[in-house]
Amino acid sequence: MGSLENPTLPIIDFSEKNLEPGSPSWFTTAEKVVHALEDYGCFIATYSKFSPEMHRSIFGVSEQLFDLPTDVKILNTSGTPSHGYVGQEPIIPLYEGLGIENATTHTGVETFTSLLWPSGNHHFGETALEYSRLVAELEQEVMRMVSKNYGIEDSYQSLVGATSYLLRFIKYRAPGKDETGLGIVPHTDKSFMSILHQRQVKGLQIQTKNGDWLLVDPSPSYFVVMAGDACMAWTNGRIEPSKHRVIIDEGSEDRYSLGLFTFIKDVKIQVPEELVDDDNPSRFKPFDHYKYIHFYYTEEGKRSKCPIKDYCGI
Ligand SMILES: O=C(O)CCC(=O)C(=O)O
Ligand SMILES: [Fe+2]
Repeated sequence: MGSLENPTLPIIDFSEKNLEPGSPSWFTTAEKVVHALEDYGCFIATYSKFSPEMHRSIFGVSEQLFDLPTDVKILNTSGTPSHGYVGQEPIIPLYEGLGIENATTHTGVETFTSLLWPSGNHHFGETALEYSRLVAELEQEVMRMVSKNYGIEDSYQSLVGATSYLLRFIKYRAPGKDETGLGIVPHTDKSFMSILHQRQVKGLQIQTKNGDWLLVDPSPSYFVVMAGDACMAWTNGRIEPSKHRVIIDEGSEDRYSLGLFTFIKDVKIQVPEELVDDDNPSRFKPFDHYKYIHFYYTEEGKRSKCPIKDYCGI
């Protein structure tokens, strides 16, 4: 248990030729996606629509964002726990993050940008919106593949319009001499789906079902597509989210990463009837995703070994 190995997460090619709807390679890709999610709870997507220029510009604006004074960054608040500014937390002192809610909409990005840069920052807004929309396309393709493969397209249709996107900018400062390199404690995401992207400094580790931790090499074309707790409930437990953590090596540079997280707003998530039969009874009650997030941040939720089961498990 616990040994580090070379990364062996499945790598799945999301180039144009595999994304032609209904083509044989689309179906093959869909099968790989479902296998990877069932076996690992996540996989690496290589996404050809994402250019090296986009990689440079999004991390360029990320640096600009973190360089703002702390009293400006803390203006980024949210009614949902951990969706706004998080920093200087005693258990994860290296970690700092800010979140743009409704990041695929002009309004969402504009609200965030004008709060942090009252005199405007057009380049930031444009870059954040372009990034969010491009990565959201990847997420939607993945979900179409999962729902087609499971025969639960109708259920997915009822969720897709209710999906909201949170873009989180994350920075881990390099650990000092007497500090541990723990960037973020082991956890599963509370999201429906998460897509992570990292700059050159490694640190993201994913736990496999047999307890090994795999290091995900950073690459400008790599996106880690990861199921969250809500996806586990929706798929009646077929897809389990993977536990992951961030550990920064001593002597590293500061590490920058990005997460695009989906959450389902205003409609309840429920197990599709196609995934329920006598051998597979429904394991989760219909639940409100945002109420689940609030539950997770209660004392009971924080103590729980599997909060989604404690919240809405049958
Ligand atoms: O920084 C990373 O690569 C991972 C971040 C993460 O796991 C999270 O924000 O939930
Ligand atoms: Fe995470």
